Amino acid sequence: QVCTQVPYRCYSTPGVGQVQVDMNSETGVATVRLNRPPVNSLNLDVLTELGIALEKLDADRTCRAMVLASAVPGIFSAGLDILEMYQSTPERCVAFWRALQDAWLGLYGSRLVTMAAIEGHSPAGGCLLAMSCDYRVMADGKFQIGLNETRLGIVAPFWFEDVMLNTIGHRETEKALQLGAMYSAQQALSIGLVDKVVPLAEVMPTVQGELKNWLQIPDAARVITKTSMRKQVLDRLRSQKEKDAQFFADFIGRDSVQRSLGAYIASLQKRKS
Ligand SMILES: CCCCC/C=C\C/C=C\C/C=C/C(=O)SCCNC(=O)CCNC(=O)[C@H](O)C(C)(C)COP(=O)(O)OP(=O)(O)OC[C@H]1O[C@@H](n2cnc3c(N)ncnc32)[C@H](O)[C@@H]1OP(=O)(O)O
Repeated sequence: QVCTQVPYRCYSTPGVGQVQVDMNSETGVATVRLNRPPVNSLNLDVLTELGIALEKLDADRTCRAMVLASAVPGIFSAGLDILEMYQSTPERCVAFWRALQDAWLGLYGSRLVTMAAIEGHSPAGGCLLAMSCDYRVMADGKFQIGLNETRLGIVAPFWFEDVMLNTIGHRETEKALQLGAMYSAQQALSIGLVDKVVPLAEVMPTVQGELKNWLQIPDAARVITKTSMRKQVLDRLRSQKEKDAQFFADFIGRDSVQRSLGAYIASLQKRKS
């Protein structure tokens, strides 16, 4: 049970919030859990909640680190909620995209040490969230991670691409994005998409252990270094947020894209029958 004892502080109501934040003020480490069953798909509400949670943690001077995880077994996040992109309105698409931009700017630009505890599948937007952290630990086994957008007939936006480039380099990104490749944890480890692979039960303890190393570094020096490494990519989106949101709404509204998304949704449903 979370949030029942001192020194834990909750920023969300347990069992209600779709983004649960437990702040341990003794260690300075917050755990942020996505909680939108069945697959933590990222809709407008979740992204807005996530953006707000990240902003609050960044402003909390007692907080030094954040672990991004899931409250839903078997899933880190299934990525963007496809239903936000299918048969939606241009206005809703723009609002949805702005919420994604803000959540991502908050995560990639966070002053905190950020670690992803990947205890389940992590396609597309889920992979973006994981890649945007400073360090990734993934559970071994059947779970997969990657930017699979082309398989849906859509295209990973330039800032998804930038983050992947910064994580695994040009050649691997080129293959990964064109193929919409999904990787097992071991494959992801071999190309540097994740930093460590351990059995499921050891993901959280491994993250906690790794955090100790990162928290030994003085915050100011680490933050200046992180900012210097990430500024260019952050500024590229910051300088064209509205254009990017409009471009997304136009692109997603195309008939051909809507047909592809419709077919993909049908294929997801067919898998189950
Ligand atoms: C140059 C121009 C560039 C401009 C930019 C324009 C466009 C790009 C835009 C956006 C980038 C997109 C990013 C994304 O994140 S797209 C989302 C991609 N995600 C996926 O493909 C994941 C699909 N899901 C799965 O593969 C599986 O569900 C799973 C995650 C492996 C889990 O499998 P499991 O067997 O555990 O669950 P189910 O498959 O039974 O799913 C349960 C339930 O959830 C529904 N669902 C799954 N994923 C999503 C999702 N992402 N969004 C909405 N709904 C989802 C699934 O259909 C089931 O629903 P049901 O009603 O049948 O119970």
